[in-house]
Amino acid sequence: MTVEQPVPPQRLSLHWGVDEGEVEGIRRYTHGGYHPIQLGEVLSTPADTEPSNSRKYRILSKLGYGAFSTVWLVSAQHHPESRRYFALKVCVADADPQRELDVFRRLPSDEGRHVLRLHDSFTIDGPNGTHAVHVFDVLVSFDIVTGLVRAHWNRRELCRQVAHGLAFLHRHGVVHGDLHMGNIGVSMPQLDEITEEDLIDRCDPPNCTIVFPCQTPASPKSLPPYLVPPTDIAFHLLKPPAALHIELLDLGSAIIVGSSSAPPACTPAVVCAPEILFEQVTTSVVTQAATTASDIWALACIMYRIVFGGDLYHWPSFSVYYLGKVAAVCGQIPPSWRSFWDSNEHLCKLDISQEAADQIWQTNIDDSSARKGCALSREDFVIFCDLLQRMLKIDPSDRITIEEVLAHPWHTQTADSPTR
Ligand SMILES: Nc1ncnc2c1ncn2[C@@H]1O[C@H](COP(=O)(O)OP(=O)(O)OP(=O)(O)O)[C@@H](O)[C@H]1O
Repeated sequence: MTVEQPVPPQRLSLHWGVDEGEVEGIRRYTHGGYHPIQLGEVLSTPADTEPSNSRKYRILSKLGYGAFSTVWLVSAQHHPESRRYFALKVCVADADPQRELDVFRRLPSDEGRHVLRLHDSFTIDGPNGTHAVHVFDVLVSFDIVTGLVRAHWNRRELCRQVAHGLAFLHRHGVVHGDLHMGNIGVSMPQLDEITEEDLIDRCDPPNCTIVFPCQTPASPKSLPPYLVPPTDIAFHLLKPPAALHIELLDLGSAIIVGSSSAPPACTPAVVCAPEILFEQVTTSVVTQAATTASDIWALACIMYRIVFGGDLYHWPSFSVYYLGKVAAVCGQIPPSWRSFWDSNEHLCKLDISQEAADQIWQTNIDDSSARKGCALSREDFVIFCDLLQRMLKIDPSDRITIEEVLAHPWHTQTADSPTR
């Protein structure tokens, strides 16, 4: 008789597969990785917490996952009368729990701030190690909300809130480092008006995938019994608030300015500043850290999307073609790029000049102001594009600061009326 050897997680496969991207990979449920979690389970502060200070959170559904965590909708069992719901982020065991906490500790708890608040933090032990757990307000992805609340859409005001969020971070010496549309959320105070039973009733049962490994796992306890897809709780915004409150989330890649241990920048291509893009394209790695200037670049790309409704750069990827498009919009090539540029057969043929860049911006202004039913005037678009051009400088030292962004006429003028 042959005995089957247990298979390590990196080689496990499941009998019933799932759509790539919808749920986290089963292979990350290993030592140092994700913590296996079940719906209905209660996560508590460590046993040695003073009883009067112990906190318990019941897992209700999944909100999302990232490279470093799974994030769950929970109800706080320690003060059930106020029916407080939170987003509970359970980090991979290998994550450095201190970095994100250090960032949050620098931030004062100003009312009305446009950056997610950390309410609680503790650790839990599990089969895959010790995991940092962070407890935040529940936000809905801005991208999802835009479809539901377009009637309440005030582009200038939304840009202002995102910029205020970034200003709050920069003022307290923090670089966001991973600013993109997916890390912008809308707060949902109305969630707390719903009872737990009602909330569960309103959610469709999640389409979970049973974890039935094709091979015998080396460490069965490391695996969850099933994988849960994220629940879309945006439908609770059926009656959207008159004014949206935007908050920046995911400070997992944030850096304290001047820190000697800043990790390499990890922003997605669509919002990646040219200095980082150039390093990635020419060397296939990024060694430099994100900066306040690279945050400004990302903010400009986000504001472009909010105002124009599409991305500044289409089909972005870390390639010479994208590098060419970035330089074309800026109208410049930094001297340090010159030898690479001239030796590349695609790049050396491009028309990179201020005149060509001005033409791109002019076309944007003409096309947008010609659109029917737009609450913004041609003059508004001219002012907005002037701001973007000051933020989208190819040389990071030429980009304006966040305080200058907020002082620009685009932000100091009164808000536009909502569009339909
Ligand atoms: N406060 C929140 N409210 C609702 N959903 C959230 C919240 N925080 C995170 N999420 C969801 O969980 C996902 C992962 O969260 P986050 O980006 O913080 O994790 P991460 O592991 O640091 O990921 P990344 O790979 O982006 O660095 C988010 O994309 C979002 O869908």
